[in-house]
Amino acid sequence: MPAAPLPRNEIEDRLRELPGWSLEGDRIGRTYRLPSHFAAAALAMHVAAIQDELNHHSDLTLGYNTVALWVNSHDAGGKVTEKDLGLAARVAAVAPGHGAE
Ligand SMILES: C[C@H](O)[C@H](O)[C@H]1CNC2=NC(N)=NC(=O)C2=N1
Repeated sequence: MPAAPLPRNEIEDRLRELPGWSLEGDRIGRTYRLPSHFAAAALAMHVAAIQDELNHHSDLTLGYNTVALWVNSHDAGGKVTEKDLGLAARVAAVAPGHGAE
């Protein structure tokens, strides 16, 4: 059962709990800065494992020392749902452990 699109004000309220994450159009995301390329790659792999566990996947870009993630729910017509906020919360919980800022 696809999750329902969330109203904009609810998304903005919830993003207050997720420092650095923002709403751009119909997707939420942020860029993390890591101490090294290897640390960025390690975070990207960790995020990949979480995404497969949740069966919910962001557009993830691995840079020199950055990891950028943008996500919405394809099965909700490309809108932001609880699934996107759930993924963001999981990533936000593990990123500091990789030295992310
Ligand atoms: C078949 C598979 O369950 C679906 O394609 C999943 C996979 N990952 C997904 N990721 C995202 N962001 N949105 C989806 O609707 C989605 N659907």
